[in-house]
Amino acid sequence: MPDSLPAFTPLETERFRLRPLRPADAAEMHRLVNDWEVAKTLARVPFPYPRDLADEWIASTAERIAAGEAYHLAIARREDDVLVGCAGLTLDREARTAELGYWVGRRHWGQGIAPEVAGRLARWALANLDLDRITASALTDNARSAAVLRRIGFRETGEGMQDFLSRGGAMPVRRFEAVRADLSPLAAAPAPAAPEVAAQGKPILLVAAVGLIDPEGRVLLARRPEGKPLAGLWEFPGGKVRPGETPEAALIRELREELGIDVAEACLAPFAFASHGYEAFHLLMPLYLCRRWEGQVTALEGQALAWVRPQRLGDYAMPPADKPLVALLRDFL
Ligand SMILES: Nc1nc2c([nH]c(=O)n2[C@@H]2O[C@H](COP(=O)(O)OP(=O)(O)OP(=O)(O)O)[C@@H](O)[C@H]2O)c(=O)[nH]1
Repeated sequence: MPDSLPAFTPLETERFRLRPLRPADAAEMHRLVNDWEVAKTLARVPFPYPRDLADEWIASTAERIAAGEAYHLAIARREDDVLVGCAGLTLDREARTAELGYWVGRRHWGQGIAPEVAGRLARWALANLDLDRITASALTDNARSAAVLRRIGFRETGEGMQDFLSRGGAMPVRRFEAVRADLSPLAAAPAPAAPEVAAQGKPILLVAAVGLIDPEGRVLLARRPEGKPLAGLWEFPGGKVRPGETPEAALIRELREELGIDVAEACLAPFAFASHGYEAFHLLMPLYLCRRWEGQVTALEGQALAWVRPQRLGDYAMPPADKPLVALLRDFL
């Protein structure tokens, strides 16, 4: 791989790999996209598509990945790395949104490629980039693309007009968007491990969490990894209390499993609690504070960690249940 390729760990799905485009992809990319049936559905693709543009576009995607501005990736078959299309996200960092786009070469249609890779890219983005929302649009006459977006969890938000280079003007489109709750299949129903108690028809989920505080007075936040409900949000370390466990025992177990540290029960000081109604369950979450532990804090589950000054906690997107806790912590520390 040439040195100039951006550092991006490819995203894998069952059959495909989303990886940075390489200069060597240009010829095949050009062959696939220089097809009216493909180009006519894409807003930013001219038709005919000049061969040189494929080289220029690929070079620009590397720069934009390196700058964290956009992630336009090759969709390659895992078995033989054959390029079958492209999928990408263009970020608007200020608005904390990104626009999703994708296309698949005509010879590869009919295999369910778009939902497989676009869903993966959108879920990855919400879990790993500082985004709250992903938007997408599909030409009003492109029922296939609208169906893909719906299938991966996008909701239709309205209609509008958008310029299409290939059509030489503005065309009617349907607009779609997705937030975390739309894309996380588990979000609706985490199985409560604690004994269920019905509250307004919802089970109560007991979760123990801790504000670990370092000698400089900073609090540890962990980012929920892709695949979990609310992926990408920052939270206090902790987890569900299992049947037969006390909240303290659950926390000691979770801290060992997730962060590789040992905490004595006597070092867990009860501080506050969250009581919050999510759609599928009611969360009851005691929050402890802890300033002493043994071992080095290590992200054993690959989660991102951040030591945050109390005044900066507001800069981190956290689950709604945590908002009152953050305010209390800021006042207390
Ligand atoms: N640990 C933790 N969980 C929180 C916080 N805020 C909050 O709403 N939660 C919610 O509490 C629940 C914790 O469940 P979890 O899935 O992390 O529990 P776990 O570690 O046992 O996960 P697992 O069942 O995948 O092993 C999730 O629904 C999560 O969204 C928080 O600050 N810390």
